[in-house]
Amino acid sequence: MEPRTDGPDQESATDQTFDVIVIGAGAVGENAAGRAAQGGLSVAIVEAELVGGECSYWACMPSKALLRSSQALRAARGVAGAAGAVTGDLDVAAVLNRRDSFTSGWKDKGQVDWLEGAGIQLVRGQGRLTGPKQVSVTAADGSATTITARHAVTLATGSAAAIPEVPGLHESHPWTSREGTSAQSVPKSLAIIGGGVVAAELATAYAGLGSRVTVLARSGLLRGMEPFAGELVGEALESQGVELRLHTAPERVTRAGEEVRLETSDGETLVVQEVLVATGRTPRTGDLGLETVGLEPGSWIETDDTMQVPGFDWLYAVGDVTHRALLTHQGKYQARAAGDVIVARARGARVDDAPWGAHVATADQRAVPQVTFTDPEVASVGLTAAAAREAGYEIRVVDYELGNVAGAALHADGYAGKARMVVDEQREVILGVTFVGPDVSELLHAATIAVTAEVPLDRLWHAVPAYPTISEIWLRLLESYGRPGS
Ligand SMILES: Cc1cc2nc3c(=O)[nH]c(=O)nc-3n(C[C@H](O)[C@H](O)[C@H](O)COP(=O)(O)OP(=O)(O)OC[C@H]3O[C@@H](n4cnc5c(N)ncnc54)[C@H](O)[C@@H]3O)c2cc1C
Ligand SMILES: NC(=O)c1ccc[n+]([C@@H]2O[C@H](COP(=O)([O-])OP(=O)(O)OC[C@H]3O[C@@H](n4cnc5c(N)ncnc54)[C@H](O)[C@@H]3O)[C@@H](O)[C@H]2O)c1
Repeated sequence: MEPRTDGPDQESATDQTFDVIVIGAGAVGENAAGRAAQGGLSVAIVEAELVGGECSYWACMPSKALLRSSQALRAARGVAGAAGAVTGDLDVAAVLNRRDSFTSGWKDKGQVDWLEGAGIQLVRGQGRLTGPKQVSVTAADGSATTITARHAVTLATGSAAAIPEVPGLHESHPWTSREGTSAQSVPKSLAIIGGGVVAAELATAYAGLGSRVTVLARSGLLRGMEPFAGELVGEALESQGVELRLHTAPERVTRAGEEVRLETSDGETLVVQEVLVATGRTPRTGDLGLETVGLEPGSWIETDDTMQVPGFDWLYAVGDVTHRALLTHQGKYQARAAGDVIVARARGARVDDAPWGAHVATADQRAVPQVTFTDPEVASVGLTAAAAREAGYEIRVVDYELGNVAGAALHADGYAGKARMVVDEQREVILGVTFVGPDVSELLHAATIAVTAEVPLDRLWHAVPAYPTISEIWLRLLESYGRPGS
């Protein structure tokens, strides 16, 4: 069937039909809508809060803005000649102002303008499926609209902070990443529950802003990454004044006035001004009408690699809500695949769903890049050594101290860091790379290309890193591995 290109059908004042309906206008939903609109389909996007979603207002952007100024200050203090020129302390008010500018003061006009420019119809309100291809939207004033999709409904409703069942925690009104990224003042003391990426980044941010931070992590830091990542970040956090209580969990939490008391599993009591929960995410599917199409409310949405929900020819899901990789860039990558495949299927065109095809998100399984913006940063892509072994690969692990690279030594006095390359011994290609060190984030894309393209190691020897850059780590890793065929 040819897709409609002439906009929505006006069936009544409120009820309209579109080729595609996207529920959730976070970064991922916007991309899914954008690709479908570029393909000539009429598209409506439903948003209950701010167009731009978590990443723009309460996650990636504000957290990175809170981190950047103290990172720049530490960097200047780490180079003789520059260090002496740093005579003052961090200007906390200016940091918070700069953060506010990155969230546009929590106003979404810029993103709404983008939707308009892209020809996408915004429908504000809570979207709920009411049956196949049908979505009811309840606006803030309680009025309801029903919209219908000709071809596809794409769920892009994201995730919210999960609050663990600790006695008294809920009643103590803990901060989540939302308050942690949007606070207008810095608490004197902050306890962070969790040892993952949010905990590590926000501990770095608030320690930099002058808060006395304690991290309570029931296991080590940054589990799931190469073990040295958590170790190096943990050492750095301690040197930045953070108290780390690993293998410790809160057992009871009480708020009394300006104080929060946490009784912990090691028998201690911690008293702080605020407590922040960073214990993972829960899908925003509890109030999405999933039961009307036979799916379980409150569950993550499973998809195939074209982002289609198994058993449905019209239902897709992208981004955090799929639990494939809870990262903005990876969700947007899924959205490009989903938007394009919806257009292809609507046109009856060929669907390219073989691994690494145009209409699949193959990299979700093989090459997910992630940067943890602690100081030092952790930049990783692909499999860790443990994950590669578990997947049955015969591997060789090559480690190298980043501080021994000339470019790194020039970059900061006493530069310390580590790199690891995980090689598939049978094919002599790289399965995974991890860098931990100051400013390693910009090294990551080269690794992502090497892993995604499965560049043979003997060809990588011809990719010569410029001297003296930190990228010479690539040459050192290859030399440590040995030249294939020589
Ligand atoms: C503190 C923090 C820092 C992070 N930093 C990074 C980072 O640096 N880099 C990175 O890649 N990732 C980062 N992430 C992860 C990133 O924020 C998410 O992966 C990303 O926001 C997911 O995008 P999404 O569009 O799938 O969901 P969301 O951004 O959550 O958007 C979903 C949208 O759907 C709307 N919605 C939900 N239900 C409905 C409904 N029923 N009807 C209508 N609208 C609805 C919501 O209001 C929201 O706007 C961070 C996360 C956190 C918590
Ligand atoms: N820079 C980035 O790319 C970035 C930054 C922040 C968040 N994110 C994404 O957001 C997602 C969520 O981050 P997160 O740190 O909240 O989750 P996470 O899954 O990374 O870490 C959760 C932590 O909470 C702990 N935990 C879980 N349940 C607990 C409980 N009941 N009691 C005590 N501890 C408990 C876990 O042991 C773990 O240490 C991540 O998957 C990440 O991909 C990315």
